[in-house]
Amino acid sequence: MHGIPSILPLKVSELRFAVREKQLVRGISFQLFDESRTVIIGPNGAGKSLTLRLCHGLLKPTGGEIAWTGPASSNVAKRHAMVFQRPVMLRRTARANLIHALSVAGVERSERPGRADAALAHFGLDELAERPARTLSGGEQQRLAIARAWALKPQVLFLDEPTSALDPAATRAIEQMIHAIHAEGVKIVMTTHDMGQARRIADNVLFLHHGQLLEQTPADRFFDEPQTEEARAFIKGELLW
Ligand SMILES: Nc1ncnc2c1ncn2[C@@H]1O[C@H](COP(=O)(O)OP(=O)(O)OP(=O)(O)O)[C@@H](O)[C@H]1O
Repeated sequence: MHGIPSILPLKVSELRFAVREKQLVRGISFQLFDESRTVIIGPNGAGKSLTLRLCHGLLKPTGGEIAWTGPASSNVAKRHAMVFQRPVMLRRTARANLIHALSVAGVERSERPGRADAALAHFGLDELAERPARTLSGGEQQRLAIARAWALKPQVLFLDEPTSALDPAATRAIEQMIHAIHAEGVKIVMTTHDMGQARRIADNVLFLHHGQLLEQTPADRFFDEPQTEEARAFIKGELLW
């Protein structure tokens, strides 16, 4: 989003999320400044998805603060989009799913078809346009979900384990899309528990364990010189939850 006023930095302070007294996110603080790719990693149940959902505004924190503090921070809701582990598609064509998302986002009716077609073309999905979205393969649906998010022109794209249900070929296609979107200047914030994927994508890493942020560091440093026992064990594949 070169040249467009930014909603970043995102400042997360002492973020907490509890359900029935159970502390699931325990006072996490971090800041996202720029368009580098931030990967949130950690074992199952670490709080990765919850952290992403809190930042995207799908959940309300039970404590702490999430503040978008950039010059364009007055209308942030339309500037960040999210892709989920399992895409939700309506019972209509791929193209109609894109048009619907644009409608929900408040895009003018006259602009929707052109923006939907541009998104399909941008990612080489034209041939899927008239297929019922729910009959597409898991990999095709996820590519469509990313194209749908891209069509909203976000400055920040949250992706929650976008390839965890996919085979290696589909995973590669999704990673290529993520690289392409990042190359256009979109900030990527993604969760994964796949270390190989984290190494391929991350510029910087947030490492979570049991709802706490144990490390926040450039990716090279995280993989070469992890600072905590937990991160060392996780990198070796020995820390499972
Ligand atoms: N609404 C909820 N009510 C109760 N517990 C919840 C709720 N949502 C999440 N949790 C619990 O909070 C913990 C963190 O969940 P979260 O989905 O953020 O983990 P994660 O790090 O993304 O794990 P995974 O890699 O398995 O997806 C888990 O133990 C989960 O069961």
